[in-house]
Amino acid sequence: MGDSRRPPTVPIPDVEIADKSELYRALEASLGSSFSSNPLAPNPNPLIIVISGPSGVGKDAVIKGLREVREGIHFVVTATSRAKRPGEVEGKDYFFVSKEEFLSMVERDELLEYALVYGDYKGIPKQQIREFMAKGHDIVLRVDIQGAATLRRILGNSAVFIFLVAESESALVKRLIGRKTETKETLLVRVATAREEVKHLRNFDYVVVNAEGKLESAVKLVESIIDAEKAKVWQRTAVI
Ligand SMILES: Nc1ncnc2c1ncn2[C@@H]1O[C@H](COP(=O)(O)OP(=O)(O)OP(=O)(O)O)[C@@H](O)[C@H]1O
Repeated sequence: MGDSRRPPTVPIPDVEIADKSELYRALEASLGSSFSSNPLAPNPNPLIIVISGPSGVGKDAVIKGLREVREGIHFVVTATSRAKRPGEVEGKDYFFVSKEEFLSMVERDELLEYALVYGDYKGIPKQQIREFMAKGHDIVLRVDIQGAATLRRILGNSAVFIFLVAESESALVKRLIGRKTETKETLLVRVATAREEVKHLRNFDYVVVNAEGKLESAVKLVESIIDAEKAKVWQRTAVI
């Protein structure tokens, strides 16, 4: 008794003598259907990548580097009630708003997450994320450790969490001093906080060392993480 599911036997020409297209067609005929040119890998989902780490570790520097080497990523512009630092640009570095404006955004539920950081509010506008994910862009969020913990509670495993660290505590302190944006009081708070923050590493998916003079390697590693996430069979699916 023959197997009824099997296609009718079609002679397949000898590989040594048949031309390629003849062989290809014979294989199709033998299998009973033509070969599809559709991609075998499904389109990867847009990713939400959360980049966090202690103050002064180089979050902005890594993000700037990533922006230069990779397309298709939307870097979310955070809203903040803090004063603009010299050189910062409205709508590029942050959306600078008053405390009152910020609180009304909170009331209208327009922020995915927000926090009071060193006396200033910082928050992530939801609309920006929705808009760019709908266009198929990946999303990068830059948050402090407290923000990352809140986002983990909100997004769970639907986002990728990357923790940036310096190669040592001493290197971090030197970098922060070198940036010359801090007063002695804020410097002390930031350094003391950083010491505590390293303990939160376990809440993250990946750790990336941003070593002195090795910014490029840190950016490369973040890119590799994104590439690996894109190749995952079981993709993360974030809904905002
Ligand atoms: N790999 C590196 N090697 C040397 N200097 C670096 C490196 N990465 C960042 N820096 C410098 O360290 C300082 C702090 O970096 P950056 O402002 O990016 O930190 P941050 O994590 O965004 O800080 P904050 O959370 O306080 O805004 C900057 O002056 C930056 O140019």
